Amino acid sequence: MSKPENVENAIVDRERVDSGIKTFLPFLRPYRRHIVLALIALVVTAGTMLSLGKGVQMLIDQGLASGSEAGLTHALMIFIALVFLLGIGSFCRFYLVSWIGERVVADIRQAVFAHLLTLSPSFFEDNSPSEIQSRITSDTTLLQSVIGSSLSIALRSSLMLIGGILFLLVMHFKLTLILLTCVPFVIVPVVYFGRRVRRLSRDSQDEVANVGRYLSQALRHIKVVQAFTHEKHDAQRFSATVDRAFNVSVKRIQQRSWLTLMVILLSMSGIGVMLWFGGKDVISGAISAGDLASFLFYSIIVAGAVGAISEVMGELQRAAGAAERIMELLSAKSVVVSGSTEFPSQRMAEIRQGEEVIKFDNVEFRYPTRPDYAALKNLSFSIKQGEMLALVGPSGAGKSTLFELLLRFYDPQQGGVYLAGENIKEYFLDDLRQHFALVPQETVLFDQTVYDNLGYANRNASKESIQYAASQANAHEFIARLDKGYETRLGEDGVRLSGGQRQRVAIARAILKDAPILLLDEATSALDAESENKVQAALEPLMKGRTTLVIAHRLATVLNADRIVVMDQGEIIAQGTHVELLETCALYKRLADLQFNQHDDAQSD
Ligand SMILES: Nc1ncnc2c1ncn2[C@@H]1O[C@H](COP(=O)(O)OP(=O)(O)OP(=O)(O)O)[C@@H](O)[C@H]1O
Repeated sequence: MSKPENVENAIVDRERVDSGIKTFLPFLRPYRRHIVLALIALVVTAGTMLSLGKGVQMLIDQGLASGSEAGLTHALMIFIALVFLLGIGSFCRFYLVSWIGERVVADIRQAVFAHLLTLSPSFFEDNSPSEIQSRITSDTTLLQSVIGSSLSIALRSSLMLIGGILFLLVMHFKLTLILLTCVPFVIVPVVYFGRRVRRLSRDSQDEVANVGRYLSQALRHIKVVQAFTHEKHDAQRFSATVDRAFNVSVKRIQQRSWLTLMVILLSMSGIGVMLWFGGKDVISGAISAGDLASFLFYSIIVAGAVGAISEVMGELQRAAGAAERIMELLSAKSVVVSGSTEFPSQRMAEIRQGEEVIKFDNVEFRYPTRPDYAALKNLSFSIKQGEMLALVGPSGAGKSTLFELLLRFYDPQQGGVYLAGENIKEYFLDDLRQHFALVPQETVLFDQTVYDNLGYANRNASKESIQYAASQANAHEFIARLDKGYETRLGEDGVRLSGGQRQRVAIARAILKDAPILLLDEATSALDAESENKVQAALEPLMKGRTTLVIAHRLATVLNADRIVVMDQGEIIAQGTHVELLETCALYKRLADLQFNQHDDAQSD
């Protein structure tokens, strides 16, 4: 079994995020062979392109100027051969570089998602899921275009630049110097504007993520939007968000446009000056017309290379911004650290009925997003093997929080939670969680088939055992009535099922998980009286012999419990049986009275 890697404090540590594309080197390493081949193709194409200048010179001096037709044919043959080589080299370069771009981005997406799944829930309270989604999709797409094209353009242009300058130097030293004095004038604005583009790119990607976040929230909760007739208001707020993104993009575009303008003006002016000097040399007979033509050819190549580099520099800077945002995700640390001890399943099985199995020892807990409010305090109690313990208390008392600590979604700041005699922090996280079957307050369903949704609890479950679990949870009948039965897709968030039906699916999942400890969070609250009775009947054999914690508001559950723990404002204020608590706990009596009355009212309806 693969164990989650050990992770430590701090959620996102921006300081440690190493900016730039170099952080992605580990993702490139597996494709060294492809990279070497792409580089060879790159060198071949750049070399061929550079040789074309010589071809032009031959064409003019040996073919045209000498008036020899054989010379012309010969020069043209060489030219065509070079063009062929250029074509094939470009084909290989494009294919290989694009392949590497696609592959690396696919790997990055997989790595980021796999890493995110190991982070504790508090990370997602601080970082909105839709913003993360935008990083995984749009930022990686940007990276892909950069790795897949801009980077290759930058490399090719650099080669052309160096090669072109070398050719020029050999051909005509004086003219080359004139050309090269222009280079710093081009480089300075490239660096200056490039930096600004990079900062603005990051802002612009952040704004795009905001647009995505707003959109997904409104569409996910479309019924609430429409029920509160909020459409116009939401549309206006969305427009404001989109406009902010637009404004940031415009600033970025302005910087890039300036960059392009400067580069074209400066490099072309350089060529103009050089042509003037070169033209004078041809007139005086110091160099041939072919020399000047090929010199011009190389100058254009050099200028084109500088232009291309400055163009893609902006892209590379944008990608560095995107890379930073993705790196932040990859380097995010979970606040919950997995232990390194195998869960003692044997010891767990040997714990006899009535012996202590779970213990909360002087626990105090504050949610990371609400550090001044203790959701649980001075909390000490234990649960015995096979016991059915009901947790009762007003809304916000901290009942669900107890479950969250047991599953180690969070760790208490003080005290400890013990399972089978050991602090649960010591166990491997996935080992620990495998020992609990949770029926949460809100059933989460995925846009998959009923089979997939039920099988989520146990990937090895056969179709027969899934159907059996569904019938035990009183869910088989309504599933069979769906248009494709168990093969029906449930829609995003299971929108095709009623609240009660979803809860029964959740119970069937818990049945399938077959874990030794059951955590039921108001498991039957959305059921009508008849379904509830059936589900209760199904739960009973499941709970038999199993340690069960039930967060209960329903009378039936509380009456069946071996013990009831009453909580209020994060503390245990009383425990005992129903009859005992009626005598000793005023809060419990009040809650029970309310339930009795409701129950009576319901019966008399
Ligand atoms: N993720 C969270 N971040 C910050 N505070 C939270 C979070 N979840 C719960 N709380 C707060 O912790 C307290 C206990 O919440 P909890 O959900 O455990 O109560 P509960 O007893 O289960 O209530 P209910 O019966 O309404 O489900 C509440 O005051 C709640 O506002």
